Amino acid sequence: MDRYLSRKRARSPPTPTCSDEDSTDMKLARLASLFPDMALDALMEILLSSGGCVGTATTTIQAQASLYPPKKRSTAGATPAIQTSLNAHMRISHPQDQKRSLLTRKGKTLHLYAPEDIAAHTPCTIIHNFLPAAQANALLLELLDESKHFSRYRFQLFDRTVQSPHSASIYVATPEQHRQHTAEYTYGGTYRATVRQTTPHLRAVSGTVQQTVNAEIQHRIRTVYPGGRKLKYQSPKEWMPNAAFVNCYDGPTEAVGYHSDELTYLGPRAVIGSLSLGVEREFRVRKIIPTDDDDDAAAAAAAAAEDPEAPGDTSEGQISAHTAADKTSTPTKAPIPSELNNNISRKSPTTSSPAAAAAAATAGARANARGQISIHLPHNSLLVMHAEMQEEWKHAIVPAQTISPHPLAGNRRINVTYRWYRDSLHPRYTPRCRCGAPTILRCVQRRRETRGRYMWMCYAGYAPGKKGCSFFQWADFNEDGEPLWDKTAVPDDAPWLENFVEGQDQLEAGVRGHVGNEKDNTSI
Ligand SMILES: O=C(O)CCC(=O)C(=O)O
Ligand SMILES: [Fe+2]
Repeated sequence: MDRYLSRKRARSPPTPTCSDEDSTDMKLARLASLFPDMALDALMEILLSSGGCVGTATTTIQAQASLYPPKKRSTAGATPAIQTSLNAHMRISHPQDQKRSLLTRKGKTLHLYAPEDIAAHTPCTIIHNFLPAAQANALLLELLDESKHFSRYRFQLFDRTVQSPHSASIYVATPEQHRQHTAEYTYGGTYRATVRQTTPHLRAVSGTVQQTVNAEIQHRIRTVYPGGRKLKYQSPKEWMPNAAFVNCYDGPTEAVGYHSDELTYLGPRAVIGSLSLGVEREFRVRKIIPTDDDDDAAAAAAAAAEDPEAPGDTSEGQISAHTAADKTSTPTKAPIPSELNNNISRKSPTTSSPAAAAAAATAGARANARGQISIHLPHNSLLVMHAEMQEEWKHAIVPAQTISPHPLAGNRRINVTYRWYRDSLHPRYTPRCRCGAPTILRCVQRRRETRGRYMWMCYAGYAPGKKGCSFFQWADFNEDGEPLWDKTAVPDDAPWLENFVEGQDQLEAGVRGHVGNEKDNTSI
């Protein structure tokens, strides 16, 4: 219920309407995005007891939450909805000062707007009015048209298939990359349904994004990282985007829950350039609290609550049972993919409503023990998620109570996340598990003994219609985040992924035989 605790959000709760046009899964996904801290099975029960009406279910859950208010709940003194810069109100120490994380408090949302505040208190930097206005509008129109072809990601949760509460597609530079992305690269344990070839404006903008992100990385290293040096495992090479995820959020309830991005092909300490177009939405970040962090009373108290991300029920809990030498040990059960679950709880489906609702209402307490920071992403803003982001923080686009329609996009927001898939993590190299599926790369985020270690694991079990296995293997990298495995064992004749800019150069030079397909980039 965290998003109701800030002053800005306390007055009018969202009131989704009843719609019989949506499937039960869609309604469940909507509820899950509205109440990301609640267990899926509890949401399902409430939905059923509300006659399948999302609006009634929402009201029921809110009523439950008000019966069990967080202690000392108060709107007085909460974060003001609008501020220009924290600098105007307080003295901020150097960005390296760890105390900056204490700016957020349990259950509170701190809204930051000024780029200097965002750089100092989150793992991100933001550039407003990033592109020339006409170019941003042209890209927006192009991608709104493209969004007709987007799909919702489907994944398996216990015995039901769940859809993401927004739609998306991945864009790559050439037909060869398109082939690789549908047949070789996986996402959350399955091959992608929607891969498209980059469009003219998307391609044109990628060079500007590349330049800016590289400059931001260098600035971050100089001004924030200890000793002015890149982080361990961060790549020293130039950041070269060669894939872009384009997300569409159609209306205020479309969202993505708290997650860290899948590292399988990005590798450790990944940097992502994220361009926002259309309707302004809130991007929230919260720091992952390690399980041993009991110096903070709030965190410790909240840790006692049931938590969908608590140790023992996650990869961290399971993996910690294995020693460092235990290279191919077998966890007792596979964890849920953090990027895919959209914060849907993974408790066993035994809880019941309304007790389940109350229990689930406290379930997010631990995750929320330090509160969260909201970064507002207006049209034509570039957010850089820096190298410390995916391993140490989670992020989300939260449902909005109200949105201001955009003159070109109406209620829609388009987001482009430019990503750099590393050559050394091409699927020809990444481990396959016993069931034959490609594994995915994750980082231990909570458990003290193994925090920061990377692991390969089977995720096939989270793909609809597939059965996974319990494959697990520690992943080792050198200082620059290059995987330490025997490349000579792997055939080396498959083509690499071209960077967007290089891909364009090759297409223009007619290097590839199949550029004839290029004209109709909607049909590949
Ligand atoms: O829409 C956004 O700004 C974030 C999207 C996101 O987190 C993702 O694609 O992984
Ligand atoms: Fe993400």
